[in-house]
Amino acid sequence: LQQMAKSSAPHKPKNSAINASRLMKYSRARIFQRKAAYKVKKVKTPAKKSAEKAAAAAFVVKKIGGDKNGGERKVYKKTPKSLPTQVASRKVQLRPKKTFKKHVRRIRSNLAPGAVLILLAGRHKGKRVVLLKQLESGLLLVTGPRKLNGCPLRRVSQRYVIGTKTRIDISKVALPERLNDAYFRRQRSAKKSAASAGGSADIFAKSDAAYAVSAERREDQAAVDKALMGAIKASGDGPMLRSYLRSLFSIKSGQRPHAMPPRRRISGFNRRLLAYALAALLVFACLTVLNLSQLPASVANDASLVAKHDRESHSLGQSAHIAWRLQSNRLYEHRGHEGLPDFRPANSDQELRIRDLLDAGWPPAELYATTTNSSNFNKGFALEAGLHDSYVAMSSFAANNKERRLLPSNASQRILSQLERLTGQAAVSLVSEFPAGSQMKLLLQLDAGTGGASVVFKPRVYDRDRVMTGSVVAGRDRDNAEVVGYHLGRLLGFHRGPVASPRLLNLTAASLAATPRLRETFYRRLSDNRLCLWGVCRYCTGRRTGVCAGPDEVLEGVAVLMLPHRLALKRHRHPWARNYASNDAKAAWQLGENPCNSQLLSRLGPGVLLDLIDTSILDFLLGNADRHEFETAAGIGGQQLVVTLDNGKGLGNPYHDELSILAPLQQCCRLRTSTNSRLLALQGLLGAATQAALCRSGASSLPSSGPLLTLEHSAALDRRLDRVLRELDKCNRRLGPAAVLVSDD
Ligand SMILES: Nc1ncnc2c1ncn2[C@@H]1O[C@H](COP(=O)(O)OP(=O)(O)OP(=O)(O)O)[C@@H](O)[C@H]1O
Ligand SMILES: [Mn+2]
Repeated sequence: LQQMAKSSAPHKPKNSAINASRLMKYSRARIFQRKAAYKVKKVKTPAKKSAEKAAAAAFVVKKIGGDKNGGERKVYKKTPKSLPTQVASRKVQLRPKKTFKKHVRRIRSNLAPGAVLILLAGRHKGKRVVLLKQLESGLLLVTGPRKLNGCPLRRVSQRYVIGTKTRIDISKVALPERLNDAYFRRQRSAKKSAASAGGSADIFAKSDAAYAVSAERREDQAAVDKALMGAIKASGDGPMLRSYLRSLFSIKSGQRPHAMPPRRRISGFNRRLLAYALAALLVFACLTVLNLSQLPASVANDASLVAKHDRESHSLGQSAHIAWRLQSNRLYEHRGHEGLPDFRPANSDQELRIRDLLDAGWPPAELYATTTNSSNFNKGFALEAGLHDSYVAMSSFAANNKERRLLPSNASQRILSQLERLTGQAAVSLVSEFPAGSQMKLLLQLDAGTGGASVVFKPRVYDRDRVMTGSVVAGRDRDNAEVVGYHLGRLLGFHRGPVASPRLLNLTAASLAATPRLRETFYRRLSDNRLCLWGVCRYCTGRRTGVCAGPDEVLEGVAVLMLPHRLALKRHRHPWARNYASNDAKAAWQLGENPCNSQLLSRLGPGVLLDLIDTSILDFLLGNADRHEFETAAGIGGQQLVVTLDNGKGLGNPYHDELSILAPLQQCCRLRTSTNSRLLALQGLLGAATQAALCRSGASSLPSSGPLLTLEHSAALDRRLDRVLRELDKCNRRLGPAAVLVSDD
């Protein structure tokens, strides 16, 4: 029994792996010892090969004639000179061979029979031809028709054509059966075929027969041309189509092939083109009347016909392509407007008050007009010619005016909206580093059509709900603070900041349009292969400081319109600047000094001090404690007005109100009456009114990263406005309102 139990005990392996690795506890040599394998006798297996067989393989026996020759002889086989070193592997065919014959022939969807194509290669390039059908080989069968532009029945690869939208109904055009690939195969010359056939061709013979069109081709061409001309006539647009097919396709400088389909709007270019066309037709008509018509047909037809027929949807040329890719309105379409729902005021009373506040001249019905609908959105996008020029003129006019604004108070909402759209959406032609300041910015040169406008682009670095803690100037710039600052400034009636709009930047296209120095800072993030850049600036120190585009290669941020050079900005140290040397160190104004009557301020005049107090209110509302310097624009008679550039450090912490920002108001106790009345009017609805203003400009619903002004920041605006009014009350009680409030003129 014991014996049985022993034999049924499970076999325990002698070797095992070290903690689940593939490394074994004992080596092979050690196991050889432990198994006592050396005791096992090796058994030699006998060779199975039969001697007979081996011998047979070694020689052959041949019969030998003659009596004394032994009758037969063993002829040993020669051993080969070299032996194979490897067993020849059999080739495995994994999938059936795909011969050209078996290739799938695909055709671009817009290349239907009857379509008018533009040939891009070959002897007939530039001509417009009619597509008849696709042949077995995949090549397209086209013809001019020959009668119109000299292009005969021909085969062409679809790679070398642009399809237009123009179609001719060719269902009644019967094509001869024999029009197949063999028909068009190149004919070998008689000389060559004779030589290759091994015949006794005379190699010195001169008879290199010139190519002659065969009779059958003539016949077919005539038949197809006749039928096709009939189809053109039957289309009801005969004369136009005929001269269209006769004319050559061409692109003039400044004309973008991709912009040819006028999508939903007539671009400035197409409008100009139509004007030229009308002028050309007029001249043509006059000449005809005067019987002086020597003009070639193409002059008159080209412009008008291009406008009517060429709806080419293919882009050519890289620079044009870049401009197209950068056109943000397309990016918005691409993103599908997944932004915010529109702002709705809490009650009708609030709504009425907001409406009163927003600038006059704005149709109330449009106040909350939906901006999420793309067709609405594109409506009126066409930039007014000279918009930017008038902006430059208006701003310098306004600065010279006693109004002390960057745009006159009567500037229409329409112009402002267009400027906002231009800033946020006009196509970009060049992307370069921005020389001033310390944070990463890009200078985007806008399309020439905008009259030389350029914008400063600040990328989005943080999520919208990020709360900045620590120092009051902690963190990098917030792009949304620029947009909110611009609208808030307008609501408060200042309008001394440049127009700012949210903007989407396609980084792939931007890298192509970037200056070499900037381009060097583009890279792909290793973790997710996103396209990023770190830019050129004081704080730009490599990938650590880079910003990355989203999965669609689009970088979000804000565009701030560059102020015109004509404003001749001057930079001054801010009298209420903080001490940046250390967190605790206090500046002189925090230690009892009062800068209200400082030398700088008395030199710049009383207007500048009042501007700075206005600005401090704006900054307190936004929570921007970083106004270390300020800029002034030259106004009338050497007067300066303060410009509010750089609100980037606003919207940091919605739960903290940094009262020290209000120091100019607290210490000087002065305020413009206009600002005072605006503040009173906005009490209790500043957050809502700012949301409405953002909404009205379409700014709040565009980027997909969430609202530009979060609910927390919106609430902070109202809370802080109350605080400003309380501080003002203190001044009034101390000095009396007559001493505090300063009339505007
Ligand atoms: N829209 C604009 N129009 C004209 N000049 C501008 C504009 N934006 C910026 N600048 C110029 O560039 C300078 C730097 O811009 P900005 O203050 O926004 O950069 P920053 O990196 O925040 O600088 P800092 O670190 O000093 O705060 C401005 O002081 C101004 O002179
Ligand atoms: Mn800054």
